[in-house]
Amino acid sequence: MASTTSSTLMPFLYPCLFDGVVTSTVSRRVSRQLSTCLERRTFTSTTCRSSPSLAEQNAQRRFTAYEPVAPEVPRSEARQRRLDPTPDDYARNIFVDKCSLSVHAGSGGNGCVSFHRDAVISDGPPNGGDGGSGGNVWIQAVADQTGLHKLARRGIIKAGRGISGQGKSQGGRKGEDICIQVPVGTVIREVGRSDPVADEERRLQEIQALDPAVAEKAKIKTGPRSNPWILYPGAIGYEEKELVNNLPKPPKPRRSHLSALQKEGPIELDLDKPMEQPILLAAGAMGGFGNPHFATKELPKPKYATKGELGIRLKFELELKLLADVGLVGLPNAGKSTLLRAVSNSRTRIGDWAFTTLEPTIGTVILDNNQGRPLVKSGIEGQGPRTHFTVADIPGLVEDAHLDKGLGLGFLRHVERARTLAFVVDLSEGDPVQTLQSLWREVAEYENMRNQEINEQSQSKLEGWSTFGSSETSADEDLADDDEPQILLFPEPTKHLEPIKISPISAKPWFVVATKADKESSQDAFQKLQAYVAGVEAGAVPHPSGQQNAWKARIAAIPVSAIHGQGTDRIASWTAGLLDSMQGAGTSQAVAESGYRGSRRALG
Ligand SMILES: Nc1nc2c(ncn2[C@@H]2O[C@H](COP(=O)(O)OP(=O)(O)OP(=O)(O)O)[C@@H](O)[C@H]2O)c(=O)[nH]1
Ligand SMILES: [Mg+2]
Repeated sequence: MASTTSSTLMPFLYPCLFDGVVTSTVSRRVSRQLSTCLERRTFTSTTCRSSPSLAEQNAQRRFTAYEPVAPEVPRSEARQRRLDPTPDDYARNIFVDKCSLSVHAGSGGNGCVSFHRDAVISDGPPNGGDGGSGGNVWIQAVADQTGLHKLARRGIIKAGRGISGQGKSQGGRKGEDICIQVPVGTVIREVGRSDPVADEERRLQEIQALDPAVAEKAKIKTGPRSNPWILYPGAIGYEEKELVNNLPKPPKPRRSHLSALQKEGPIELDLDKPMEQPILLAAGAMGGFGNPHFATKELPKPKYATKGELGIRLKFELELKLLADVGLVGLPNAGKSTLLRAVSNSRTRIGDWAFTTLEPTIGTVILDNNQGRPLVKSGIEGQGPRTHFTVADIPGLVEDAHLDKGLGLGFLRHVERARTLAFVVDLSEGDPVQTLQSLWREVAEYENMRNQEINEQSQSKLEGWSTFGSSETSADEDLADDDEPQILLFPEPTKHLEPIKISPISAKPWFVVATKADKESSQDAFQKLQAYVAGVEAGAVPHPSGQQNAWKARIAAIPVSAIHGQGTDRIASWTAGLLDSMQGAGTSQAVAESGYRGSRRALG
């Protein structure tokens, strides 16, 4: 009876649990459990009593208004829904392949001014600890990153500052190191730097070269180390003035031992392989000296210590030279995004209209993880098995894209940055051979344009070359003649970067994915396409790019019905074989065992 009472009162005691507009999933689950439980109880109570109470009627009404539990979807049906989703069922993709990043190495902690004191000695010797050195910044290319969006969002990366020294000769802790992880294929180029230690060294050299009167003026100029001293806080008034007037010559600026590992500027790194060990980008600055460093016979209890050095600051441009292992190239609406969903876990947008995809999306194809993924044995001997590769779904290409039509040059820039290319051709739309040829034409035109651009740039560089005695040199001389020399301590960095060097598109390995093979009359279209591709491979017909040295070692046309997830495993095995053969021809397991040759045999 107690249970019946509680069940009938529950909706009144906890209305929020029974509200039809409960938003939180937890409360929804709880209310669902309660409602099923109550439903059962209501049922038993109605069998006992002919007319339900008002509270039960209310509760009943609420239960009927409550949304029913969705039936469990069978797996194959769920997969079908994944490959043919509603247009609003997609994950937002933030893709950044270019960004600038400021890197600040940690500054050193300050030295400490302190003296030994205990019950017996009231005014003991100096015992101030040294400051800890600043944190270092490292960089490492890792395989499981696909974009630069995280770094682009941060903008500045700062390593930890060294902790200041303390009394009882306690040195400060070192600042925290930072390791920046970037995707494999990232090119890092320095565009500016501000190195306070180098600047100070330069300033001291310049001052030494000046005559004493000017040198005295120059010393007064403000700079990062214009006042390197930490004074004893107890010294005030006259004592402080006395202290300031009798300060010794400041110690020379110092660098940490690790800075020997730092690359000389301007730093330029092409991280095209996953790295086991990170590279040092910016070494942390040294901590300041505690007051025992300045103790002399004449002055056994110095009341000053030095500040830590300031950390180096570098400005970089990061660019992804390699977007993915495979780039999907095709006309708008060809089915590239559906194909990416079929081979990877990507949730890229799919829609039956052109330009559904506006930004590249990177999907990762996991090989052999026993969860319904393609079972492909891949890898180079001695390098461990390949566990995955990445595929870039690139926006659709239209005619005259090389003249910046459609999504134009932006799109082609992404094509250029894929390791291999998969030309996605819709078998149900027009002549597939012509489609393939027009896709190649655009790509080749873009390549020609780029080559021309690079030639023009190198030409202008040659023309801009100035010999000795040019106007630039004379400007420097003018500066040197000036009475009051300008000592710039933080010059504003400016540098114009050239486009990064990328291998020509036509030299990339490629294959054709013939999609929508489930549609009517697609078989004839596929046979035509296959005959053409075989002709290109054999050299019987010219390469569609029109380039002499274009890649045609092994070209496949793979029929696929991405919407039904059919034929996609062959894409995984073929791609793995291609990638293995690029890395070490002949030794690849995949070449020997699965897809690559296998697919060719099956098709050829
Ligand atoms: N019948 C059939 N339809 C497909 C297949 N693959 C894709 N489609 C359909 O083709 C339409 C376009 O597919 P998307 O994957 O969005 O094409 P896309 O190439 O990414 O298009 P853009 O992003 O605009 O360049 C969608 O309606 C898909 O359902 C297939 O294998 N068979
Ligand atoms: Mg798309």
